[in-house]
Amino acid sequence: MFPLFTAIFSIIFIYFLYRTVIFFTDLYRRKTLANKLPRTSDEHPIWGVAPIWAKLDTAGILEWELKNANELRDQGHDVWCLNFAHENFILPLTGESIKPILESKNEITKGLGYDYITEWLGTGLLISKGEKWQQRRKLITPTFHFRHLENYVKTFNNHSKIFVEVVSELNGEEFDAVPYIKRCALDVICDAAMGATADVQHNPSHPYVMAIRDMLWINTEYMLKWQYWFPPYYYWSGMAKLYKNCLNILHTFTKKIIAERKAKRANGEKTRGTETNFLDMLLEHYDAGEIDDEGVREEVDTFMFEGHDTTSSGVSWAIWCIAHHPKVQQKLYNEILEVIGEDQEEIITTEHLKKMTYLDQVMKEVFRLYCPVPQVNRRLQEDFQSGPYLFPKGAVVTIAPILLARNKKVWGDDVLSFDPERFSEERESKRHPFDYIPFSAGPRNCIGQRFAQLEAKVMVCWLVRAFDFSSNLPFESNRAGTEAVLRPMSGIPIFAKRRI
Ligand code: HEM
Repeated sequence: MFPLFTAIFSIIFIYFLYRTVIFFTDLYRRKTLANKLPRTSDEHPIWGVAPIWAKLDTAGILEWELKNANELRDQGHDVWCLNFAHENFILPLTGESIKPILESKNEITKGLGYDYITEWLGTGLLISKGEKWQQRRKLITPTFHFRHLENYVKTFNNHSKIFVEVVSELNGEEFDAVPYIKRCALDVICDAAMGATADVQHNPSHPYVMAIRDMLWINTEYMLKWQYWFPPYYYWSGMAKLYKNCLNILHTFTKKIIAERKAKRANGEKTRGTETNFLDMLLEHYDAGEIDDEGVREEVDTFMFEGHDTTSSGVSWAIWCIAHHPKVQQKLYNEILEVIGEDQEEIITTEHLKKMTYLDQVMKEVFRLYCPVPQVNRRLQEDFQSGPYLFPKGAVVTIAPILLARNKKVWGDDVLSFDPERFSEERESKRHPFDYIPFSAGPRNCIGQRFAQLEAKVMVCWLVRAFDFSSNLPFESNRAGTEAVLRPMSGIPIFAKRRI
């Protein structure tokens, strides 16, 4: 008995020793190679930037990053490596230096920050890797085909109309537009992704909305506050319980809708034409045996998550910019009158939007200055040669659209001012295409890009057509926090005065 126990113990011990040696050898190699890349001088030798970040809020971290990125570029660097405890983050700082990683077909594995949402979203399109990702991307891409987008535009109109009605009831009083915009975007994505309406604009305390709100809050708290990474604190604080509760509500809701939809389809009731939604298209693949039950559930949850918080951030910042730039607001309103006409209830179509070149410039400039997804990342599976630099295997490459969009060398000294003229045809053609990547680029770019652009434009059109926006808070005083999406730290406090 005793020798057997000793043998088992020895094997376990040798295995852990072996893993530890591998871990530290890899860490040493990665750190040595990473330290050859340009760095800033204020890092702690062991903890890197962790002590600096610990003192900042999410807006402070972004401001710190932007300042350092501009300084490094002034010193002639186009890549920056920063250490955070045992992790190495590599940030390409220019369109040219970010191109290789974005175009890579092999380095598409997501890095930090996704583990926590995996239990909710499963390994759907956002998180999956390798063959699974390729298969899903191929399967889902056609669901964003132009002819389906036409149908989605009707959905955008329906919910934007309700949005206008809800905001009209505030009678021009000051309000924070963020929760209103979120609720509208949530109704849109519920409808588009599942063909179900939660009608949260009229029902703000719907359990699904509350659960999504709490889930996003928990996610940000977990990422920013290290104490939650220690299981005893996580459980003791009540966070684990709240998380499980949210997860249960979210999964129960989507599973119920999927089951109802399947039952209807089994009875021969299939939606076609104008009513097509994402779930129905997925269920066609389910019927063909190309995706299973769990696959359908994880993709619906992925689209619910990716499809509303991002657009809400974009539209929120759009209203912020418009409220502070009366000339832009007037020019936009004139374009709406010219292209769509004076009828406040006229449905906005893709044909209208194609003609609205100024709206296009305005939204592009909003997504530049306030990239709704400020940064995403990849964990390198192999050493990666990027121009003259060697990025070591195991490092995290941070793709930060916001750092590129606020590069003074590209956008000028007035990089922080809001100027839609930057996107006039003539000025746009002079820039590197990767200097402006709010939807990322390359094989793992945003699959919902056109959906999001159309949705944001339809919402903004309905709003500007109905209201004259203004704000008492100065434009620059609203700091942007870099969380899963770019958050206005002061909300969007505005007045919406009915035009008619
Ligand atoms: C203004 C709104 C949006 C912005 C700025 C945005 C931005 C992005 C970015 C930067 C990525 C790349 C993530 C990465 O590389 O890790 C991404 C991925 C993704 N986005 Fe969006 N997004 C928006 C709206 C949407 C919408 C409305 C949907 C769905 C209807 C959507 C679905 C997705 C999905 C599923 C992915 C993962 C794609 C993949 O990995 O293959 N996004 N988005």
